[in-house]
Amino acid sequence: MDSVESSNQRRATVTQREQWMVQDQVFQIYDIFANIPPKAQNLMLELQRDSHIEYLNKGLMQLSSSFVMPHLATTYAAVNSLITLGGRRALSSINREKLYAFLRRMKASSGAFRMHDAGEIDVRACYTAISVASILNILDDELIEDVGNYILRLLSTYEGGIAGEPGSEAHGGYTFCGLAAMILINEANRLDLAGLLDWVVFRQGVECGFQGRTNKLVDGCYSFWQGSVFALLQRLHSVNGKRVAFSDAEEGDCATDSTSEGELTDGNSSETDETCHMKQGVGHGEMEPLFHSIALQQYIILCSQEQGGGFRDKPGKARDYYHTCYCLSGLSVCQYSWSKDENSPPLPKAVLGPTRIFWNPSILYIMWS
Ligand SMILES: CC(C)=CCC/C(C)=C/CC/C(C)=C/COP(=O)(O)OP(=O)(O)O
Ligand SMILES: [Zn+2]
Repeated sequence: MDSVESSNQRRATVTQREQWMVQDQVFQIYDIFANIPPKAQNLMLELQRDSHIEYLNKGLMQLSSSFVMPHLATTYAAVNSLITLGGRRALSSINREKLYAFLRRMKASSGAFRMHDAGEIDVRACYTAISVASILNILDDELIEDVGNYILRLLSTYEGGIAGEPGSEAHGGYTFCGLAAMILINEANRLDLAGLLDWVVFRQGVECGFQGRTNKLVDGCYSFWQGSVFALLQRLHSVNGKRVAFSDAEEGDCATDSTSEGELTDGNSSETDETCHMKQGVGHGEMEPLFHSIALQQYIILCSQEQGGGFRDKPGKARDYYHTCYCLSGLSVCQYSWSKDENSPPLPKAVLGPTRIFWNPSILYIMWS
């Protein structure tokens, strides 16, 4: 180890050192995996699955230990990973009683949640708590109480998006959390959905990627945080029909500047005959996405993808697991954005490029957890 590397090691936090250790182990596993015959590979996958379950459970056991601080973000990741791994052993390893007690402890007097004991109170905490409770079927009136009122305070009145805390500016990451939490507690109708839609359509930049907030640069990870807001809004609209008020964007209205399949806008184009031509071409079982999904795929694949594998914020930035996960999740949002039925495979016209590789989000979780 050279001196720069060893001084970096000394300065690293415990979490960083643990992450590097896991990363080393993963790379060793991949090396071994690449060199063994297929039958043995299946056996190894089973063994790997067991060790994942054990690892995630160690994390969840922190909920009752005073040694390492339990945290809502890691709880959310661990629970979702265990559910994605699936099977009796993974699912029965989640202690729902202890988890419920932890969630109740994280609930603040305002009705919102804090990320950890004495930690920050914000909409991420509300979403992760509500989402974990909902997926484990332990969501009750006590957990829900006043969450909707808190989220209503986060609507950035002059913009339309949702902020992390009362009084802050609207941001894509927080907007996803706020909208998703409101849907899970069945209170989405209390939001100004037309205002929200109006805010999010203007977050797709001339580069075709999304920015997280007004006047900031586009970044691949917002392909998911902002892209999924469209997905949620459109699902809400098609499920609830007239119950959800989109006064500014009724079906058939032109909300974005769409072009024909695979064609990029120059960022200055306005509504054209072509746009409305495309609307007329929306067939049965299809819905037109309210953002430019083909252009977003272009940003993800051409700008966020690194030649050597993995994804990044933008050219010039380094790839990392966070951006790889959320760029691929954004790609999945794009590819399913034309399908009315979420269980049907993506329509060919929704997928950019000759290779029809569909990114199913549940497979992504397996790949990146
Ligand atoms: C479930 C869960 C844990 C959700 C997290 C959601 C999320 C991504 C929130 C964004 C946080 C934030 C204010 C980033 C701004 O960073 P920046 O100033 O570096 O970036 P920007 O210039 O793009 O705003
Ligand atoms: Zn990012």
